[in-house]
Amino acid sequence: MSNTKKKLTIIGAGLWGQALAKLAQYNDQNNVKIWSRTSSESLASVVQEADVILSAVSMKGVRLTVEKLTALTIPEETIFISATKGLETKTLLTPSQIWQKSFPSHPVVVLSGPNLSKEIQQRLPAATVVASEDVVAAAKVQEIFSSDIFRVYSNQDPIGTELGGTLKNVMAIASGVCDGLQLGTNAKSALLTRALPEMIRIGTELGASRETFFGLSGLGDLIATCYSPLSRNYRVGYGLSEGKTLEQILIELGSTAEGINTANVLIELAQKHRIAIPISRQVYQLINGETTPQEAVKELMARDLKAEFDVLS
Ligand SMILES: NC(=O)C1=CN([C@@H]2O[C@H](COP(=O)(O)OP(=O)(O)OC[C@H]3O[C@@H](n4cnc5c(N)ncnc54)[C@H](O)[C@@H]3O)[C@@H](O)[C@H]2O)C=CC1
Ligand SMILES: O=C(CO)COP(=O)(O)O
Repeated sequence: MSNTKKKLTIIGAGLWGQALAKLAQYNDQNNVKIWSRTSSESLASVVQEADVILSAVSMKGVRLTVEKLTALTIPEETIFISATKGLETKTLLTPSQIWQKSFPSHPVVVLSGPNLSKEIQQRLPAATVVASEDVVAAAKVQEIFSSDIFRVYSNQDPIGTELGGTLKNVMAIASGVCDGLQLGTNAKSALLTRALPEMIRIGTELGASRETFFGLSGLGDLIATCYSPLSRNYRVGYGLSEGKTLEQILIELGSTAEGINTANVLIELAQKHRIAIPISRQVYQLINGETTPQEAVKELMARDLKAEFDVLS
C-alpha cells in the first residue's frame, strides 16, 4: 500500500464503531473519521474522499445507511467494510449481501471475529478476519487494522465469515441460559460442540465454506461470546434463565443484542431451506415466550437419537 494515509470513515458510533475507530487510529497510517446519526457534520461531507467506508451500525440500521449512501456519489474504488453481525428481516440477507447488491461495482469486505469491544477498548490483544472475494481490497483492510494489539487474517469467504459472527449470537443466548441454570461444564461443552455443526449446516446451505466455521469468525467467536459475560447475547440468555422478561433484560442492557432478531429470521430461513436448527429453535421459542428455559433443555435432551456426524441434523 502507498505511504499516503488511508482515509477511513466509520458509520455508527456505538460500542463497536468506537472500538474499531480506536484500532484504526492506533495505526498512525490512517486518517479516521467517525459518524453517527447525531453528528453535526453531514454524511456526505464525511464520506467525501474516503478510501474506505466501514459500517458498524446495528442490523436494523443497515438498510437505511445503505440507502443514504446510494443517494450520494461514491467512487467505484471506495471499499466498503461491513462489521455488522445480523440478518435482515424479510429479505433474509446478510449485511454484506445488502451492501454488495446496492454497490455491485464496489469491493465489499466483511470484518468479523472474536472481538468483544470492551477488551478491544482496553487494548488487550485480539485477532479478527477480513473476508472478501476481492483479495486486493481485503489486503488493504488487513493493513489498515493490523497492529501489535490486533492481528488481522484474511480469507475469501465473506458469507461464511459473516455468518459465523451472526449465528454464534443465537448460540450465546443458549449459552447464557446454560450457565444461568447452572447446568454444568458437561452440558456447556455439549451445547457448544453441537452448536458448531448447526452453524455449519446453515452456512453451507447459504453458500459458505465449511472450513471457515473452524476459524476465528466461527469457532473463535463462538467461544468468546458463549463464555463471556461481556457478551450482550450471553447476558440475554442468562437473564431469561433467571426468569426476567426479555423487555426487562433489554432495558437493563441498553444496547444491541443481535441474536434476538437473528433467531427470529433464522426460523424463516431454516423453514425455507429445510435445515435442522434444534438449538436455535429453542432459543427462538424462548425469546418469543413459547417455552421456558427448563423446558427448552428437556426438549434438546429428548431429541431422536442419531449418529454424531449425521450431516442433516
Ligand atoms: N460490541 C461488540 O463487541 C461487537 C459488535 N459487533 C456488531 O456491531 C454491530 C453494532 O454493535 P454495537 O456497536 O455494539 O451496538 P450499539 O448498540 O452500541 O450501537 C449500535 C449503533 O448503530 C447505530 N444505528 C442504528 N440504526 C442506525 C441508523 N439507521 N443509522 C445510523 N446508525 C444507526 C446506533 O446509532 C449505534 O451507534 C452489531 O451488529 C454487533 O453485533 C461486532 C463485533 C463486536
Ligand atoms: O460479537 C461480539 C464479540 O465478537 C459481541 O458480542 P455481543 O453482541 O453478544 O456483545
